[in-house]
Amino acid sequence: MAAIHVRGLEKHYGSVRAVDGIDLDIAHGEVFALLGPNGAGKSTTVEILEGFRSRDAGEVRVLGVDPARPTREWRSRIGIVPQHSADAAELTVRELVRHFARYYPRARDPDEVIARVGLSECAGRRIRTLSGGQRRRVDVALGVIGSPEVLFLDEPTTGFDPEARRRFWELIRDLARDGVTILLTTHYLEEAEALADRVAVIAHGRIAALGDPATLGGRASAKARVSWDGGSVETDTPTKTVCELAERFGGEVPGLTVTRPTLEEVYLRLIAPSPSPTGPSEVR
Ligand SMILES: Nc1ncnc2c1ncn2[C@@H]1O[C@H](COP(=O)(O)OP(=O)(O)OP(=O)(O)O)[C@@H](O)[C@H]1O
Repeated sequence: MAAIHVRGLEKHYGSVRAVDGIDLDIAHGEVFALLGPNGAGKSTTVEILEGFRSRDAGEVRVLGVDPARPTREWRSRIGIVPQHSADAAELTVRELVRHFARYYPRARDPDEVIARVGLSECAGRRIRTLSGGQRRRVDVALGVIGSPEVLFLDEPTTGFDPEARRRFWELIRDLARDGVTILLTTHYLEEAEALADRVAVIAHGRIAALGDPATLGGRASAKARVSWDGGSVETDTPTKTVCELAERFGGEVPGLTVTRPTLEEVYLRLIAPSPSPTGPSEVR
């Protein structure tokens, strides 16, 4: 069975259909990213899978267990980095991470985890003295301290500087190599592209597209745009176009670029107001 199995998931708040019929299967060891605009239903979905929110309809299994009936043993196999973290302002980083380690039967070494999130130099500092990005790294440390089999990360790198984000990506890749199943939400499309085996774009509580980030929404087969100083064409044969331009210019083509649609362009098209007539699509 998949590590995460979701069928027909629904969650309503009054007349708001926050989650409106989501199906997902995430394999063991897969890194899966949920993308979507503010209010699309990502956090609601993730919190239901974590066992922190009830659902109105649908079937959910995480490591074979219904999160609506969590057991202590199941909790110890799940790691969570919530969107909003609890405050433990007066503890030091090392005290807090050690404290959390005691809750887990297979906890990792706290100092090793602190090093992995790049906080060794801050280990003796109180949480309240840390910057926003440093606090977020503490949240990530607490999410992985218990050696989870499934790790949920809700916008984990918000507030990270570029170097910290790259370091976080390395940590996620290492965890994935160790076989950890990872479900993350993010607003950074380059993060989804760098990390995820598959992404789902959620809009209005539904999956608008699901697939490999390299091919999502027909990216790989889309026409290339060849641009140069003085012109631009869309073509299926960019190499031929570049050869013709090189001949025309007698060598170097000034200002030459060849591009295909970025994940961001595809994403913006997918979440645009007019609904796609074909509905959800799996693009591999
Ligand atoms: N406790 C609640 N009570 C009422 N409405 C809620 C509640 N939680 C979420 N909602 C609504 O459900 C919808 C989905 O919210 P959710 O937080 O899941 O979106 P999201 O995709 O995670 O957004 P963001 O990117 O801003 O985090 C929104 O319209 C939100 O206002």
